[in-house]
Amino acid sequence: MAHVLIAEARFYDDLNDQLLDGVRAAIEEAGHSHETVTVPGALELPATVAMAAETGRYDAYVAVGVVIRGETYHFEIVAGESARGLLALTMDGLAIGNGILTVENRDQAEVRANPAKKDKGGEAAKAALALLALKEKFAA
Ligand SMILES: Nc1c(NC[C@H](O)[C@H](O)[C@H](O)CO)[nH]c(=O)[nH]c1=O
Ligand SMILES: CC(=O)[C@@H](O)COP(=O)(O)O
Repeated sequence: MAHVLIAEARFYDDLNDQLLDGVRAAIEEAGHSHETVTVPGALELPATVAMAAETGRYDAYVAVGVVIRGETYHFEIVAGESARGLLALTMDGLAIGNGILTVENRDQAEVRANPAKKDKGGEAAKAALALLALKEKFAA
């Protein structure tokens, strides 16, 4: 059984709750355990995963958050840099699923957060577990 860290950036409570429902359902359906930590925003997620990886306690990671475009360039920074940071960690060999929604408006976020609709949380969890399975295959 793998132990998965769910790292959530809690910027929109209702949307995160739905994303987390999808993440947890996917992990539990696959027979694994999980725990969740919370940070303020998506820009904190790469560092959160990096710090967690240092502990050696986790087999895989799912990063969850919601970034909705506002009036300024900040969307590009938050959306782009959180993704870049997570991808850099993945390229270092961590099994990470990126469940950070980067969307134009709340309607788009709601459809993607909802486990009964696009279930991007569950999708990210499955991606992390797929990478973990690949790591185990290559290590065998
Ligand atoms: N606007 C959103 C943010 N912004 C906050 C940053 O992620 C970060 O916490 C801050 O810059 C301090 O380092 N975060 C989200 O997750 N979603 C947003 O829509
Ligand atoms: C994604 C963001 O950073 C955004 O929510 C911030 O809004 P604004 O660009 O209007 O300050």
